[in-house]
Parts: sequence; C-alpha cells; structure tokens
Amino acid sequence: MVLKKYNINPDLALERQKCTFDIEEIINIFDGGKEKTSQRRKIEDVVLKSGLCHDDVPEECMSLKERYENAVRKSCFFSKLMKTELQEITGIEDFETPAIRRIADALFKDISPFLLHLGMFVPTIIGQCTSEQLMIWLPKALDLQIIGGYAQTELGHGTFIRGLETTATYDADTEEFVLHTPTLTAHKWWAGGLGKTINHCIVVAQLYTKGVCYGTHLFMVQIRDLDTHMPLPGIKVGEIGPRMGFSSADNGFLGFNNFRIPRNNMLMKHAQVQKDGTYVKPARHGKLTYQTMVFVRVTLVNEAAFNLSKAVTIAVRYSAVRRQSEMRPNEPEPQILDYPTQQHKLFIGIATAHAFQLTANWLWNTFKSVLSDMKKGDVGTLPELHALSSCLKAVCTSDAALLIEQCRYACGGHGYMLSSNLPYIYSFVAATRTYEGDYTILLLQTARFLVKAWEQAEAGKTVTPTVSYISRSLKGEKNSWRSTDEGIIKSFQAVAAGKIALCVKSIRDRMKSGLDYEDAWLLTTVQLVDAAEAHCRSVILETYCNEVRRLTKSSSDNVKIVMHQLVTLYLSYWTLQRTGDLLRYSSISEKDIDFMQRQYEELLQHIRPNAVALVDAFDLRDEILHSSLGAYDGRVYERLMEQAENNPMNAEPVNQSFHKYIKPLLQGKL
Ligand SMILES: CCCCCCCCCCCCCCCCC/C=C/C(=O)SCCNC(=O)CCNC(=O)[C@H](O)C(C)(C)COP(=O)(O)OP(=O)(O)OC[C@H]1O[C@@H](n2cnc3c(N)ncnc32)[C@H](O)[C@@H]1OP(=O)(O)O
Ligand SMILES: Cc1cc2nc3c(=O)[nH]c(=O)nc-3n(C[C@H](O)[C@H](O)[C@H](O)COP(=O)(O)OP(=O)(O)OC[C@H]3O[C@@H](n4cnc5c(N)ncnc54)[C@H](O)[C@@H]3O)c2cc1C
Repeated sequence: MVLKKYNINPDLALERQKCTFDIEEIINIFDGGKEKTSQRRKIEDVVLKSGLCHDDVPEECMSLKERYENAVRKSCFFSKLMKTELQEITGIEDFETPAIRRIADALFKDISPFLLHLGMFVPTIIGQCTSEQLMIWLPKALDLQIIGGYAQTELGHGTFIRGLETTATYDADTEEFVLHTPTLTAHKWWAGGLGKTINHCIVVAQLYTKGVCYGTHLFMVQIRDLDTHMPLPGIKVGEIGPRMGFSSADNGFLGFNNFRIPRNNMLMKHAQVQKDGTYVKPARHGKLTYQTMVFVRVTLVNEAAFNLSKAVTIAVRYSAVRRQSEMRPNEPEPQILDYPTQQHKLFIGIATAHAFQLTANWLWNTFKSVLSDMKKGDVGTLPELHALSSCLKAVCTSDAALLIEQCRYACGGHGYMLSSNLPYIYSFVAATRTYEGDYTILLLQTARFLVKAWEQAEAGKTVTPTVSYISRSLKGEKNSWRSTDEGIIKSFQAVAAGKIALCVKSIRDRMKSGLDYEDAWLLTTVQLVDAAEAHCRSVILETYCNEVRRLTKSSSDNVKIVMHQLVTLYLSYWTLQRTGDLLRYSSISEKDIDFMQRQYEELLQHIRPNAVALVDAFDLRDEILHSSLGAYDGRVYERLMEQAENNPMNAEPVNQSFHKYIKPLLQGKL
C-alpha cells in the first residue's frame, strides 16, 4: 500500500512537545551507537525506495495462494537487493545485522517463506559442517543457488527429539545413506518453506550403521529438482494447511521412500560415519547437533523485544489520539492515555521491550563468547548457555505474547482489525512460545541445570555467575528487603533460591518415601517450572538494570532519568505481581508493598508526558509498523476509512449472493 500523507494529528503533535529528552540519544543507545543508527536508516531507505514493499491489494484481502506467491516474489527481489545494494552498505556477509531483520517487516506483514533459509538452514551449515562441507554448501546457500529449510519435527514428535522416527541407514557398499519414513507419524511436519519453496533441507534422522542406532543426526538432503522444482523420486512433500499465522511461510510435510543420499551429506563436524560404516562419536559434547536450536532461541529473545516494541508503539500512539468517556461531568473527553489503567496496560510494555532488548543483546554476546570457547575446544560454558537461552526464550516470548495481546485490548474494537497489525504481531509471537522448544519443556531444561547447580553448591563447588545467589542462600544469607534496584534484584534471587530449595527438598522427600528419581522429578515438575521462571525473572531484572546503568553512563541527565524511570517501573511492576512469593521468601512487609504500589502509580504519572516520545524512540517507520492505528501522524480515523473504502468487498455495490440467495429467500423462492 502507498501510505497517504496527512498532517500530524494535533493531539500527537502536542504529545511530542511534552517530551523531556533527546529521542535520538535513546535511538542511538538501542542501535549501538550513532554510526549504527545511520547505517540502519540507510538500509531502510534503500529497501523503501526499491518499491518492493508495495502491494496492489492489502495482504489480508488476498487468498492464501496469492499471499504465498506475493511473499515469494518479494523474498526473491529482497534477496537480490541484499546481495547487491545492501551488501555494499552492511559489508560482505553481514547478515547478522539487526537492521536487515527490522526492514524485512516492511516487506512481509506475515513472514517470508525464506525465513528458515536464513534463520536455520544457513546457521546449521555454519555450525554443523566440516570445513570441506562448508566450502561446498555455504557459498551456494548464501548466494541462493540453493534454498533450504530445517526439517526436524515429525507428525508424531516435536519436543522429544530422541523419539523421532525417520531413519538414515548407512549402506557401506554404495557409501550412501538410505532415508526412510517408516510410519505415518514419522513424516516430517511443520518445517517452514518446505511446502512449496525450498529445494534443499536439513533433515534430522536416526542414524543406523552396522546395525546399531546412534541417535539423531543431521543430513543435507536435496528434495526438489533445481530446474523443474519437481519433488525428486522417493520424496513425498507438500503444504500442511492453514494455521493461525505463518500464512505465507508454506510450512510443509515430507516423507522418504528409501531415498538415497551420498555419505558426505551427513553433517560431520561433530560425529562421523567413515566409508566402512564405522561411527565416530562427537569428541566433546553429546548435544552439539542441537546447536542451531540454541542459536534460534537466542534470536527469539530479540524477536520478542522487537515485536513488542511494534505493538506498544501502535497502542500508545492510538491511545494518545483516541478520546473516550469523561473523567468529570461536562468536561471534554480525555485521551484514553490519561487513564491510569490504560497507562498500566501500556507502560509496562515499553519497559519490557527495553528489558528484553538489552537482555537479548547480552545473551547474544554470551552466545558468541561460548562459541569462541567451543572453537578452542572448551565446552564448559555450554550448559549455562543452554539453561539461559532456554528460560529466556520461554519467558520472553511468553511475556511478549501476553503484552502484545494487552496492547490489542488497549485499542478496543479497532485493535481487532487486521489493519491495526496487532493480530499479525500476536499470531507471530504466539508461535514463538511453542516452536523451537515449548515453554514448559524449556523451563524444565533450565530446572535441570538449577537443581544440578544447587547440588554443586551444596558440595562446596563454585557455581556459574548467573546462579551464584544459590551459594549465598546455602550459606544462610537472609534476605532483607530494600526497595532499591539492587535490593529488589537480591529479593528476586532469594525467591528463586527458595523455590529451587523446595524443589530439591520435594524430590528428596519423594525419593525417601520410596519413589525413584524419575518419578520424584516428574511429580515435582510443576514446582520446577515455577522455580526456573523465578530464576529467569531474576536474570532479566539484573541484566536490565546493569545494562541501563552501563549504556547510559555518558548520556544526558534527562535520558538517564527517563531510562531509569522505566527500570524502576519494571522492578515495581514485578514486585507487585509477585508479592506472594516475596512475602514467602524475602523480608518484604505490607508497608513495603504499599510503598511499592504508590511508587508504581506515581511512576505512571511521571512517564505519561514522555510516553509518545518513548515509543517514537523505537524509531519504527510506518512501513514497518503496517498499522492503521499506529502511524507516526496519528491519522487513525482517516486510515481506517481509507482501508474500508479499499476493501475489495466494496468494489461492487451489490454482491452476487443477494441475487442468488437472499432475494429468493426474501421472496420465498429459495
Ligand atoms: C528474504 C527473507 C528475509 C528474512 C529475514 C529474517 C532474518 C532472520 C531472523 C531470525 C529469526 C529466526 C526464526 C526462525 C523460525 C524458526 C521456526 C521454527 C523452527 C523449529 O521449531 S525447529 C524444531 C525445534 N524443536 C525443538 O526445539 C525441540 C525441543 N526439544 C529439545 O530441545 C530436546 O528434545 C530436549 C532438550 C527437550 C530434550 O532432549 P534430550 O532428550 O536429547 O536431552 P535430555 O533432556 O535427556 O538432556 C540430556 C542433557 O543434554 C542437555 N541438553 C539438552 N539440549 C541441549 C542443548 N541444546 N545444548 C546443550 N545441552 C543440551 C540437557 O541439559 C541434559 O544435560 P544434563 O547435564 O544431563 O542435565
Ligand atoms: C509456526 C511453527 C513453525 C514451525 N517450524 C518448524 C520448522 O521449521 N522445523 C521444525 O522442525 N519444526 C517446526 N515447528 C515445530 C515446533 O518446533 C514444535 O511444534 C515444537 O517444538 C513443540 O513440539 P510439539 O508440537 O511436539 O508439541 P508437544 O511436545 O506435543 O507438546 C504438547 C504439550 O505437551 C506438553 N509436553 C510435551 N512433553 C512434555 C514433557 N516431557 N513434560 C511436560 N509436558 C510435556 C507441552 O508442554 C505442550 O503443552 C514449527 C511449529 C510452529 C507452530
């Protein structure tokens, strides 16, 4: 759609005059410096000027097939642009740049069918191939001579990878693997891009050699002819059908009928099958084939932050423009943003977007540092990364989905319109809570790490920094509540320690009563999930505070003030959400809770004048927001009417169904 130009809505113009800080300063902080802001804007200019974002009809008015075809068209031209003009700006192969991710949303209101190519296929090649394999596949994948996906999940199993049924049996005579789908439930299911788009695929299958099963391994498989795009003989492939979102991503199914691939197509960086069929197991860690999932979990924290920032920008701008009800008789209707309950719904969204973005950046740096340790042969930091990425992925995607839905509630009926973009943002983020490891499953992985850390600390061993609070708790350090940043973080750590202690006790008590470890663990899983969530909260709170302090060291006083107001709002909000836990595990009193409630309500008032400026500081262009409610100019009603008038349903004054059905019904002739 071409965005019509309007003058700024007067309410929104006034809001911007109230701003107390330099928006550009905050933009630079989140981009990582002035230079990065300028590079990002250059990238956005190039993409927006390319004309690629244009749709003749709104995406939501297209059929599923049209949406898919439109998304393929855009993905191809966008890929070409990335290889040419964008590469000149970003530097060769710098696909890591968050700017590319951001501007991709200007093209795809839903998502690109190439998402898995960049998001999982290329990262798997990088992380799982030997250097010889890398030289064969990486240049082709980066150059889009081959397009790939990641097919792990099957119809019968997603969570439990060890239960996957697809087999890859080595045939030493021909030096090939035979891929086979032995049952209905063994069909690969869900892989993005698999339905219609990709010609190659990373397939996760149970490896058999010399009659022994060695568990799941990764294989590079060509599934379609590069010229005709027809499925290769022995391959059954297609689209799984309409779903809540991901409509243009052609999620697919895949079955193999004794399909042969060369031995070299097993990704052999960590484990190998030699020509004679001898299996060589990974030298360092048994779960290195799960590395791409860890990578994606790390990036999903960023996705949670980015998508929440879009939703809250839309809802705050709308709330500054929307007037409803009256506060006092005969007074003009106020902006709905003036209602404290509306501020309560929205300002936590702004603070959470900051908290998640800074946590995502921190997690990304942690990931890079663990990768560099692993390159040197040290896998000692991997368990902590796995525990951190698991709980942060679970909690951030889950919180973001809830807060995005809250943004929709905050926009009343108009938030329900697809043109608000809130339903799209929600359905995308809702899926992130499930894929790449369901919420509960990932928290249970973190819980395993926490229980182990508890046992290590009990044995007097040093534990990793993110769980050092366990050692303090075991030393008998009592928590005394203080309503400062550090004080609140310590109390949240005391909550996490208290919950982990109870889990350990429950497991031990259950074992004393005769249960084996597995049953004792199983019966404690409700508490274990809760403990892992509490641990994750303490990590987010601490990271957010530390990062704001570090990043605003040389900022102006006004930026320091407003960024810190949001930190305090976040800490107060979570204190009030978790009073039960804090009363149980810290020394917080009712008086302290009253104080926190008052502080929270005062903060809403302090933040109110800067609310619009704070969402402007996410620097999200209208073309990325795609929202009739959230455009920079605030011309909500004009855009809603414009979109209604453009609705293809209004192209003809009388729909043919009137003549076919309604009229005969009215006339008793049906
Ligand atoms: C032109 C286009 C432009 C577009 C631009 C876009 C740019 C890119 C944007 C990027 C966004 C990316 C989006 C990508 C979209 C993705 C779509 C979705 C994909 C998928 O969902 S793929 C499938 C994912 N599946 C899962 O996540 C399954 C979850 N299950 C598991 O992970 C495991 O089964 C398990 C962990 C739950 C259990 O595994 P297992 O039984 O094997 O292990 P145990 O529980 O017995 O544990 C044993 C020990 O191993 C440790 N462990 C487990 N996992 C790991 C790990 N990953 N790393 C390290 N260690 C691990 C356990 O902790 C255990 O350790 P312990 O010491 O013994 O306790
Ligand atoms: C939009 C979308 C895109 C996807 N893209 C891909 C892709 O590209 N490639 C790919 O391979 N896969 C993909 N997936 C699949 C995805 O990874 C899985 O759906 C996900 O990992 C969850 O697994 P599941 O469906 O087997 O759920 P299940 O494991 O069946 O979960 C169902 C419920 O059972 C619970 N449960 C399961 N096991 C346990 C347990 N041990 N303890 C307690 N509770 C348990 C879960 O918590 C959940 O509540 C995609 C999924 C979606 C929705």
